Amino acid sequence: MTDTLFIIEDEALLGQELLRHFKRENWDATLAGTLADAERELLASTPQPLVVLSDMSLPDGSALDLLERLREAGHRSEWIFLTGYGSVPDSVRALRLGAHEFLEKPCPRDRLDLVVAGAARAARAHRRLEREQQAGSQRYRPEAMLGDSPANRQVQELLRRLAQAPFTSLLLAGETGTGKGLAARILHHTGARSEGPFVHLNCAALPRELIEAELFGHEAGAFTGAHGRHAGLFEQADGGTLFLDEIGDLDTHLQAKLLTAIEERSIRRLGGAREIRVDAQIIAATHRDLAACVAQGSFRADLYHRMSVFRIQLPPLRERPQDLEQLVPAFVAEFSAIAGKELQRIPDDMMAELKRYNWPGNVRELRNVIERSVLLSEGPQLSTRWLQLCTTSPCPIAWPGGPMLELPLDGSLTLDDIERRVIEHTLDRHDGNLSAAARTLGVSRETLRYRVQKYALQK
Ligand SMILES: Nc1ncnc2c1ncn2[C@@H]1O[C@H](COP(=O)(O)OP(=O)(O)OP(=O)(O)O)[C@@H](O)[C@H]1O
Repeated sequence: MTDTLFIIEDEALLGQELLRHFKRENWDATLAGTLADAERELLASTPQPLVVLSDMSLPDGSALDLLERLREAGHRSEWIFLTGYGSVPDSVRALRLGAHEFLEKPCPRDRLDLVVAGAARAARAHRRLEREQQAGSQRYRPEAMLGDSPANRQVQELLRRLAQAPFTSLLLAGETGTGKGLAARILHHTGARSEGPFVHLNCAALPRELIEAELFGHEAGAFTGAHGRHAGLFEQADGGTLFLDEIGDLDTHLQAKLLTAIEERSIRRLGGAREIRVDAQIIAATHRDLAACVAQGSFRADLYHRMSVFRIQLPPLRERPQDLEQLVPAFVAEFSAIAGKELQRIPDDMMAELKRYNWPGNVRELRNVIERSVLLSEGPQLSTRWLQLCTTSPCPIAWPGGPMLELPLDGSLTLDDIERRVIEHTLDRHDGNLSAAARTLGVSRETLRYRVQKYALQK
């Protein structure tokens, strides 16, 4: 699609010259000679032009007044002002109204082309962000948390209420796959900060030093490898939400820094001397029992109390089998559409089997099971054959070319416990050789070393 440019210029010769030039450059360009014409045409144009290039003073008034009225009417085009006698107060007002640039006449053509191209890029980026935000707010409503059980309806109600509360920090607790990530997005997209960014960090995925630099940013030369300055995730989330997943895995030194950042609403980059104010709401999630972590000394009590002022506990799926009646058809419809199939009938015996199962991986596991069943089923009805639910306990995990590792999947082990045991067995099998164990597990030596430290497996 050709990009649209709207020119407002009362000097007829200059106006025609600009129009011809930008049409030659492949712009879909339009010219108006007065503010009244420009206002009428701009208000009627859909979509709005990407860029407006306007003279400042026209015979029927100041283009700044027009820009102000259009902004109030929701116009988002990028504006560039061209003026013969721009004054400082004008340029200040233009920038305050969100104008892209303020150029003095005569402006060399190549400079003008560069500025117009920059404004078009900025306009496209804004529009993409707006589209994503709109899609997010349609997709992430509290009703997206499917399920008709009293427990799930209570979660939906809490999400609805808390999204309207101006909280600075909130804790989402629940086993893996219960929907903590989904709940965080719902809180963001239905809350007052939905126009701001949603920034996500998984605290279990990175080593401590990297997390610190990621969260707080750094100045050039703050540590070996810190070549330039870097705005951390706190700064990137300014005006929006910072979602800290697996906060229970955050090291205690960083827990203290996080608490200070939440309480003082400011951070200091690594190697920086300046306090930077940040206005972001923090949503943290954990599958751990944080109160027990406080008792064991691995989680700071002060951060725990701060985070738990607002708290949502997501119940495990096995405690709300009624929710399967909404979840299963929704996932069947989703994966059927992706696979181009028309599966509708969910046999009663299949639903009964799904309700009997205890879902250690919760809704994520259900999604995966339904995806497999949809992809492998033939005909209009789903087949129980492909459910392959592991109803024996313990559940055997195939050991490549060797004995089996047996793990109870009855809810007594968390995902971390399972990971710990798998790593422990693999290390034993390789007589403690880290490189060999990393090869067997298909991860880098660094990743395995980090996990070994995390689970204190080093002898
Ligand atoms: N009630 C629900 N309705 C619809 N989809 C759900 C629901 N709960 C979870 N899901 C979906 O299940 C998947 C897993 O959920 P999510 O990632 O939010 O879980 P989680 O609790 O954050 O897991 P983890 O602790 O492992 O990060 C996602 O695709 C999510 O959209």
